[in-house]
Amino acid sequence: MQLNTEIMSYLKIEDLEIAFKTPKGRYVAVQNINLDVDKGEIISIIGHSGCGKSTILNAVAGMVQPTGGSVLLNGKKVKGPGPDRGIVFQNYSLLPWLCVYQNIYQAVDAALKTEDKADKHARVEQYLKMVGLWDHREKYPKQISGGMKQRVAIARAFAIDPEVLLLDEPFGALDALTKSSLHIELLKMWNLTQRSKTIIMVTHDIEEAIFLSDRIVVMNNGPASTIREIENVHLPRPRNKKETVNMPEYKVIRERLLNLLVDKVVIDDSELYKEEQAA
Ligand SMILES: Nc1ncnc2c1ncn2[C@@H]1O[C@H](COP(=O)(O)OP(=O)(O)OP(=O)(O)O)[C@@H](O)[C@H]1O
Repeated sequence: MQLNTEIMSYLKIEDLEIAFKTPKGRYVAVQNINLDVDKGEIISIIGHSGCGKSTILNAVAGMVQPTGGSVLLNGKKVKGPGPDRGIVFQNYSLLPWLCVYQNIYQAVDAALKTEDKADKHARVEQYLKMVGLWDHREKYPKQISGGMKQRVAIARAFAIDPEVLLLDEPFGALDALTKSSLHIELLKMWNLTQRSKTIIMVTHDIEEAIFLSDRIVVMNNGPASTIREIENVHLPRPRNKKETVNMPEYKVIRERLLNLLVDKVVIDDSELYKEEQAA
């Protein structure tokens, strides 16, 4: 008897192609995307605007159907959205007519199979306290800041207990300090679940990608974008921002990503000075 020695990936993106019908014809956004993700891994997808980062995330979410290849979760083909995958967008997506508490409770109530209301309330309380918003639970989205809204959105995503969390530029609209504290809160929640939640995050922020991730997927520019490179981040966990950013490996990865992503024109204005001096 021949044994099947191939170990099944937890999340497998295989030969993924996504093309859109446009008035100008078929537009291939991404193609030839292959990625195996382990349970509990944190993966960032990084690349220039329009390279297809959100398209890949949406395919994992089941909101966009592949035109080629497939996405498999636990060996099953992803055919549409499901409670096993939670999504957080940049624009918070809170329901404006519900207070902070209700925004989370409603999602928990809809997602969890149990009828145990006390358990659901306990879950909401636990996550609200974890993101420091328990005292603000009766406020409505318009009464809280952008950072607080995003805290609610992330707490809500964890509270519904999905296996995979898909984050589409979740911190993109926040200032650097708020961003940093949310990074820590995200890692706290991930730790609380014994690092069992798989997180895939789209970001433009190189530092954020290194600090949070186990691996960083760097995309080529579109159309028909492919994966350019995958960087492994072997920085020790738990991570402390001050210590991590001073580690030699952090600096090496940062340099590598900068070389891959940042055009010399964008970071070097020396030519301009030469032109000025010559004039
Ligand atoms: N529904 C759609 N119909 C047609 N084209 C689309 C559609 N969705 C995305 N695209 C195109 O596919 C390409 C990839 O888009 P996507 O939003 O995935 O890029 P991105 O890397 O996430 O960009 P950004 O960093 O700017 O958010 C873009 O050229 C975009 O215009």
